[in-house]
Amino acid sequence: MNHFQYKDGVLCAEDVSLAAIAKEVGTPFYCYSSATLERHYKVFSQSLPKDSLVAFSVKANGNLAVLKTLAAMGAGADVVSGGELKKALAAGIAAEKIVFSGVGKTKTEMALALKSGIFQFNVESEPELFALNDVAASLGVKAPIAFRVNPDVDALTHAKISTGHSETKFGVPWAKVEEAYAAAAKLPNIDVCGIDVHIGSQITDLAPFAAAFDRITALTKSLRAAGHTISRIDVGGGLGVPYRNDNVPPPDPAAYGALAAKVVKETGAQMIFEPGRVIVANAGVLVTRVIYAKSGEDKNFLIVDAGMNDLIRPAMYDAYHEIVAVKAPAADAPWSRYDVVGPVCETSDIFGADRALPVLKSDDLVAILAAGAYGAVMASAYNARPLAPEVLVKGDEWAVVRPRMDDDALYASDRIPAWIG
Ligand SMILES: Cc1ncc(COP(=O)(O)O)c(C=O)c1O
Ligand SMILES: N[C@@H](CCCC[NH3+])C(=O)O
Repeated sequence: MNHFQYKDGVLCAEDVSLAAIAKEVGTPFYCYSSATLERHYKVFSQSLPKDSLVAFSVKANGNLAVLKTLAAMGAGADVVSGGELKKALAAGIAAEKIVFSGVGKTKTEMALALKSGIFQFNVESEPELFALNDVAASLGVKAPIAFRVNPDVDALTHAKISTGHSETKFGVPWAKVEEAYAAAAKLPNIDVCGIDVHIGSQITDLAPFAAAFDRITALTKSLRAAGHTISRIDVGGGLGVPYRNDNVPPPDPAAYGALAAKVVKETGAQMIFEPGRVIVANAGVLVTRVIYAKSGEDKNFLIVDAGMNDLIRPAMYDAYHEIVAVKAPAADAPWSRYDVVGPVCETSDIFGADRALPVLKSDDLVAILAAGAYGAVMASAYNARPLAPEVLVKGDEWAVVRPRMDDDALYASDRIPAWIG
C-alpha cells in the first residue's frame, strides 16, 4: 500500500495534500508518512526469526520523530557516531537495543556508549579493539563486542555502496578473523558475543546475502570450535527497495527472512538486523517548486528549488528517483520531456534526465519520490543554501519535525579573526 497517492487531483501523504503543506512551510521540504514507516517496519520485522533485534540504521534517516515512530514499534538502533547514539537515546530507544558500527569510533564515542550501556560494539579492526579495551578498563566495565568481518562477497550493487569485498575499508579481512578473535579473548575488558557482517546497500538480488550468510554460519561453527562464544549474529542491513516505477518486484522480505531462519537453524544464535533504506526510503518524498521552465537548444529544463545539497543521491551514485507533478495532470494535459535540475552551480545537480512530465511552469510543484532514506541526512548547506525542513504526516495530521534552517545560521558560526583587518 502506497501512502503517497493522488486524492482530489493532488498528491497527498496519507490524508494531507502536499500542496497544502508547501503553502505553509515553503519549498523544498521532505515529507514522511508514519503509516509507511510503520508498515515497512512491521513487514520487515515479522519476516524475521523470533527474538531478533531490529536495529534501525540511523544513518538512513536520523530525524527524531522518525526514530520515535520506529522506537514505538519496538525498533532498536544501529549508530555510527556519538551524535547518532545521542539521537537514538533521545528518541527513547533503550541502550540495550543499540549497536555501534563504524570503522573509526573515537575513544570519546566509546566512553559515551559504554556509559550508556549499549548492547554491542561492532569492532572493525584490532587497533579499535585495543582502544575499546582501554576505555572499558578505565571505566571498570566490559565491552560486549562482535567483530565485523569482511566476507569478500560481491553485493552486486553500486560500487560506492558496496562494503563486503576485500578491497573496501570495512571489517576485519577474512584471513585475519581468527587472529582477531584470539586477540579479543585475551583482553580482560572485552566480552566477545558475536559476529557482524554488512556487505552493502541497495541489494536487490538475494544471492549475495545467501553467500554471506553461509560464510558466517560456517565461521560461527569454526569460532565456537576454537572456544569463542558466538551467541549473536548481526547481518547488517542492505535490503534494496524499488526506486523505479517499472513493475520489477522488490526483494521479498519473506525470502530474506527465510535466509535468516536458516542461519538460526544451523547456529541457534540470536540475530541482529540493521535495516535502513528498506524501512524509510519509500516513506519519504522531497517536494520542490519549479523556479523556471527553460527551453535549451535541444532540451527542456525544469529548474527546481531543491538542489543536490538537499538530495545528493543522483549526483553521488547516479541514483534514479521517480519525479511526479504534485497536481494530477488532466486526462488531456500536454506532456513534455524535461531534465529536472537544481539551482546549484554543478553540472551534476540534476535529479532526472529526459523525464516525461505534464507541461509545467514556474511555481508548479513536483515531488521526488523514495527520498526518505539517505536524503535529509546527507544534505549540506552548499551554495549557502539552508537545510530543507522535514514534515511528518499521520492520517490527516502533520507537523514540521525539523524546521527550515535559518538563513542567518549559515554564517552565524563563522568567525572573522581581528588580524584580517
Ligand atoms: C554497518 C551498516 N549497517 C546498516 C546499514 C544500512 O544499510 P541499508 O540502508 O542498505 O539497509 C549500513 C549502510 O549501508 C551500514 O554501513
Ligand atoms: N548513502 C547511500 C547508502 C550508503 C549506506 C551506508 N553504508 C545511498 O544513499 O544509497
